Amino acid sequence: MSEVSGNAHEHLAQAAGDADPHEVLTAYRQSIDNIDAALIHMLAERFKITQAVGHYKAGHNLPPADPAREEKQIARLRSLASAAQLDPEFSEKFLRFVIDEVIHHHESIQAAQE
Ligand SMILES: O=C(O)C(=O)C[C@]1(C(=O)O)C=C[C@@H](O)C=C1
Repeated sequence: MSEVSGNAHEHLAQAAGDADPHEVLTAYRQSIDNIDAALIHMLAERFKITQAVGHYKAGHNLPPADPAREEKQIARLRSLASAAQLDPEFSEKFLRFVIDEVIHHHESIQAAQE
């Protein structure tokens, strides 16, 4: 399919009988694709920052994990999730998953320095 789109093309496609039979679903999916792209970009930025944190911690002999900080982050995100009608349990699991990956990265940075 060419990148040519817009009204003229759409009208011709419909007239030819090859219109998308599920254009509502297609529109939902376009939005999902945009949101997934935003999530990836946000995660990429988060991991760039945590990489800098990992180097800082390694350079200052700080432990990779900070459980007190994590407790505050989880409480805050659970509260934000509830207010946004998102499952707080899911939000905590998601943050835990991300933070655990960050801790592994921090450990690798420290190990490489030893
Ligand atoms: O804030 C820190 O100290 C970090 O290393 C970042 C981070 C995070 O990903 O948010 C990761 C590990 C720590 O246990 C707490 C938080």
